Amino acid sequence: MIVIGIAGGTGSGKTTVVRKIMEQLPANQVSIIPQDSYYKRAPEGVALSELRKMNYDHPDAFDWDLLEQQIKELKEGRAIEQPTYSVPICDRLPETIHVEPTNVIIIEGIMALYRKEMRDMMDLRIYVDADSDERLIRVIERDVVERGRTARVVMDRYLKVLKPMHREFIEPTKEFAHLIIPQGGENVRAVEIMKVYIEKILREQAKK
Ligand SMILES: Nc1ncnc2c1ncn2[C@@H]1O[C@H](COP(=O)(O)OP(=O)(O)O)[C@@H](O)[C@H]1O
Ligand SMILES: Nc1ccn([C@@H]2O[C@H](COP(=O)(O)O)[C@@H](O)[C@H]2O)c(=O)n1
Repeated sequence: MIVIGIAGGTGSGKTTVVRKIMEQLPANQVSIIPQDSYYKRAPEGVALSELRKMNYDHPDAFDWDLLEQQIKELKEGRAIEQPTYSVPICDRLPETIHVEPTNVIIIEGIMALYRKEMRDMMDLRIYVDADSDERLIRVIERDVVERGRTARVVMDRYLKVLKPMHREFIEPTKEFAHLIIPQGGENVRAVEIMKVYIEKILREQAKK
């Protein structure tokens, strides 16, 4: 089994990289752990308008215990019930996703490389890089189209929360990466290199 961590700022292209890697490998060999699924539950009785103002780019926003526990379970060969999270309602959903242990586990999220406990469980650590102005443009497009926010709200939130949190908690994790991928999802060569690396490890493990 190989555990890969893929970090990077919001809008950098992490999800796209994961999708492209999955397209290159047999589906039943890869399981994905999206860090977004491990946001904490919303505090009870708080209105949606207030929930939307909360800081989701701080380490305290995540349920690290559950995330790390479930990675350990998969590594030890046990299936998990992965939580699901809805960004529009800023809360965990009642449904879970049954995830079987596979040969390749990919943990993807803004703070995938933040905690040493998680980094130590990874065989390969990747940071997807993109200019902050390009990330901002992509986040505006996504949040307006998919999350029903106005461009003004997205820009204010970017300046007040996302940008300082990125500088403090996300960008510094680049130093823990074995590989830094510029131009995220469009970097065909990087995805190809990762595919070759993953296949090599899987072949070596199969021989043991
Ligand atoms: N290198 C790139 N050039 C142009 N657009 C990109 C690139 N990488 C990703 N995108 C687009 O940017 C948006 C955000 O990408 P996504 O992979 O969802 O980022 P993340 O998961 O890091 O938030 C998507 O619409 C995606 O198609
Ligand atoms: N309720 C929430 C939870 C998270 N976000 C934003 O999502 C971003 C992380 O996801 P990516 O797929 O873009 O890496 C993060 O920047 C959060 O601000 C949100 O808006 N609302």
